[in-house]
Amino acid sequence: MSSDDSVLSVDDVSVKFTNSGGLLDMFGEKETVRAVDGISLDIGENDVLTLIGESGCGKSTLGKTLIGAQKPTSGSITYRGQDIWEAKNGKNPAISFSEIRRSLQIIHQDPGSALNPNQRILTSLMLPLKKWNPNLGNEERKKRIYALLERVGLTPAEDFVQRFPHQLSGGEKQRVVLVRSLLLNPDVILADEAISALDVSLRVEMMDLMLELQDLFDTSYIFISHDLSNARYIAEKSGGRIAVMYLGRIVEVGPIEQVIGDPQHPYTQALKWATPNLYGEEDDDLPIRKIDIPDPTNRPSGCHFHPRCPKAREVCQREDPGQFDAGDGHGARCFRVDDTHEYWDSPSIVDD
Ligand SMILES: Nc1ncnc2c1ncn2[C@@H]1O[C@H](COP(=O)(O)OP(=O)(O)OP(=O)(O)O)[C@@H](O)[C@H]1O
Repeated sequence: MSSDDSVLSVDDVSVKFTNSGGLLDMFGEKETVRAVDGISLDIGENDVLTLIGESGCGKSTLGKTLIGAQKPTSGSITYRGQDIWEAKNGKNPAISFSEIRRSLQIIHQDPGSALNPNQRILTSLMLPLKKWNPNLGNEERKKRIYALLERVGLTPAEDFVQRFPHQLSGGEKQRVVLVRSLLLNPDVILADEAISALDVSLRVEMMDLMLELQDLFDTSYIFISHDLSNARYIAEKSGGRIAVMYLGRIVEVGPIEQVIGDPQHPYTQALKWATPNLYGEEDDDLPIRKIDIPDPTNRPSGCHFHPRCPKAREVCQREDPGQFDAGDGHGARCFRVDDTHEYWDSPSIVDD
């Protein structure tokens, strides 16, 4: 997909955070975390991308960067070909930043924090519609709100709109937040662990609902999840892509059949192994050398996964593998994808 027909496009984007180094502060030392490291990707119309990876690998930072809520340290991010940060700085007359923010919505893990506890649901839903659709009459606004509430199963809507957030369950609040996003007719919704806090029994229902509404509203989704089973469900049902992140980078990306069915990166293989209902083979050996995640302020040389990788060879310590094309939109940052790479002649570094 070229960036011309993309809704969102990031090109070689990095986000660095510089933290106080605690005791090291006395010596003027700061610690830098590269939360997102040189990522390029596109989100198309009606597209679904699921980001997966361990805690701290940079999923949320990448998601926020994609929707213009986090400024990248370097690289560019465009919405329909327009640079988001130029628009924010008022340097792009072609589009306003507020229009971009309306088009790119976010749903968090904790729906309670997104709703004003002192406002009835009706007020919470009317306010954004008033702001973004000032020409719509009050009755028409209410009609749209009621219809959408009923569509997500909050019936009778007349009852729900009169309630305050504390009078709703977690699942009901999450539906209200989804309705509020959809009322703005967004191009992309970032669902950041949006179903993680729900009871397991409600998760599939919520994922189904979001995907059904996607067709109705022609919206794209970026789903963030640390749970590979949920990520697989979304990617399989939507036919979308799955991207596996490790220490700020996308180490494997592609359609679900390839990434989960035939993972090329040893890290994806380890994630799959650690998700019992995805793992059907009889092999009890943990496909990873060390459990601990490396310090993100001091990432390993070469391939960042090499200290944990059971297949690491010397070349992996010194060279950073770029993305290798595994065919059919599937790519992985691992030398092993290339049958002719010097990796195959390089000595193993895995201890017996
Ligand atoms: N505002 C910030 N200031 C400093 N460091 C940050 C900030 N936000 C994130 N980080 C660091 O950047 C890295 C990536 O964090 P991020 O929240 O994007 O990861 P994540 O994969 O979404 O994790 P989780 O699943 O736990 O939410 C982490 O090392 C985190 O500590």
